[in-house]
Amino acid sequence: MTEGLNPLFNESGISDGAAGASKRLTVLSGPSGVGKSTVVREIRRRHPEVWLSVSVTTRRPRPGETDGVEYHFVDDARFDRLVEADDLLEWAEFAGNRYGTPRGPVESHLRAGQPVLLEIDLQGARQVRGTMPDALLVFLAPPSWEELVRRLTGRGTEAPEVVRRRLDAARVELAAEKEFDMTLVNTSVREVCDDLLALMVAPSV
Ligand SMILES: Nc1ncnc2c1ncn2[C@@H]1O[C@H](COP(=O)(O)OP(=O)(O)OP(=O)(O)O)[C@@H](O)[C@H]1O
Ligand SMILES: Nc1nc2c(ncn2[C@@H]2O[C@H](COP(=O)(O)O)[C@@H](O)[C@H]2O)c(=O)[nH]1
Repeated sequence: MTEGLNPLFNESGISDGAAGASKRLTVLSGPSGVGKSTVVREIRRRHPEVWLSVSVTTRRPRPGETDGVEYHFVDDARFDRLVEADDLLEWAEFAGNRYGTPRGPVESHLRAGQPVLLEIDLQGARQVRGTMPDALLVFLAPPSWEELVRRLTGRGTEAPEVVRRRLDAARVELAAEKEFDMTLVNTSVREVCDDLLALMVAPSV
């Protein structure tokens, strides 16, 4: 839980008072398996007006993932072209695959005044901090290291070697928590969503 939140929205969604502040760009980062996608899914279910960027990745789709929904799945050559054309707001290599945020859609949704959410890794969050200093950077932390391992292995989507790489990256990410504007501990998805929505529409943190 986070202290000092300023919940500005009512039961129907983001409130009148949030109109200006909702133009904010929010970045959600945290170690693999902490629950970022779960939280983002719940945010979108409760507040469809929050626009979630769909990243490009060179990772293979997991069973159940659809091109254009969870990610735009691309090959290395296509990713290279996006980088060369400066079409990515940020990008990074994570556990053997590349991931990036298409620039155009983020900029147009921000211009349209919609709250914009990016779910990206630490390296990407650092790049956004550099290029868009007004963005709100939120770190999602696990209740404990043991629970993080349980969630990542329990998800059952990665081979043991990939889990090991992701846990190596998790150690680095957890050590960088202080670089973020705010930490939310993902004990309860509902409570994290309440807090994150409040942060996304608060005039300042
Ligand atoms: N608060 C929670 N309590 C218990 N389990 C949770 C909680 N939040 C998420 N989980 C579970 O943890 C697992 C990992 O969640 P999720 O896939 O959302 O993580 P992630 O941070 O998006 O991971 P990655 O960065 O690898 O994509 C899932 O099985 C999910 O159901
Ligand atoms: N820097 C970026 N990181 C991203 C982006 N999209 C997702 N991610 C992060 O990658 C890891 C692994 O994701 P997974 O779907 O393979 O489990 C995770 O931390 C994501 O948040 C992006 O566009 N840029």
